[in-house]
Amino acid sequence: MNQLYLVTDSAISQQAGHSLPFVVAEACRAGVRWIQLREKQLSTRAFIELGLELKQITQHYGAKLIINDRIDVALAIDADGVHIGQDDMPFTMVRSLIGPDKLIGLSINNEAELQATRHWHVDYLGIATIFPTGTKQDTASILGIDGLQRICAQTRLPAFAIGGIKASNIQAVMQSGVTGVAVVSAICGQPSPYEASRELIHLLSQPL
Ligand SMILES: Cc1ncc(COP(=O)(O)OP(=O)(O)O)c(N)n1
Ligand SMILES: Cc1ncsc1CCOP(=O)(O)O
Ligand SMILES: [Mg+2]
Repeated sequence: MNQLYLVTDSAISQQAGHSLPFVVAEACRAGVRWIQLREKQLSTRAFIELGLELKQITQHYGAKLIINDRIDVALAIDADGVHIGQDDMPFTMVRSLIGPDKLIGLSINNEAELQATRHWHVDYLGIATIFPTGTKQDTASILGIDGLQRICAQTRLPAFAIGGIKASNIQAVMQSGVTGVAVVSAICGQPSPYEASRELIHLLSQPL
């Protein structure tokens, strides 16, 4: 399975003329198998409704649906898992609420945060922020390829790099030893989310 991970953004999708379900369906049709529903402004009711709509799409394609931040929403729609960061609910609380079988992705921004994960049952890491990005305002400092390499060398957990990743830099990112890459604007913000996803998957399939 290719290791391209789509993190969604309704506003960026709309600016490019797409609804979010369209973006997710096109990405899945192109072969993306990790989808994260990330919404910062939606009401709980709208979040659940959108989550259920996306779940139908992801199930159709055999893709995973991960919910950003909201453990309650993930439980309510029986998603495949949740993604949390350093300012979200503490990891051990999330694990006890969501149970041993659901996936938990954890963002780390530096080596100290990686060390803290040692005794936890983390399913994958999101390593942020690799390059400057306009998509998220409250990012931690930029790791660059060097910082990413240092973190990858210290963990055997599956890890997705995120932040400013696009076709022109995806291969340099993969050479850092990361398992996969997560993108927002490189799919949501493109004229054709299908073609953009195909191109990224093609680049991921090339020898390093
Ligand atoms: C795959 C992936 N990696 C990192 C993040 C960032 O999570 P977090 O630090 O909690 O920030 P927000 O996304 O909640 O703004 C992510 N969402 N996905
Ligand atoms: C959610 C998130 N976490 C760290 S950077 C980021 C946004 C990445 O967006 P883009 O792929 O458009 O740079
Ligand atoms: Mg978060």
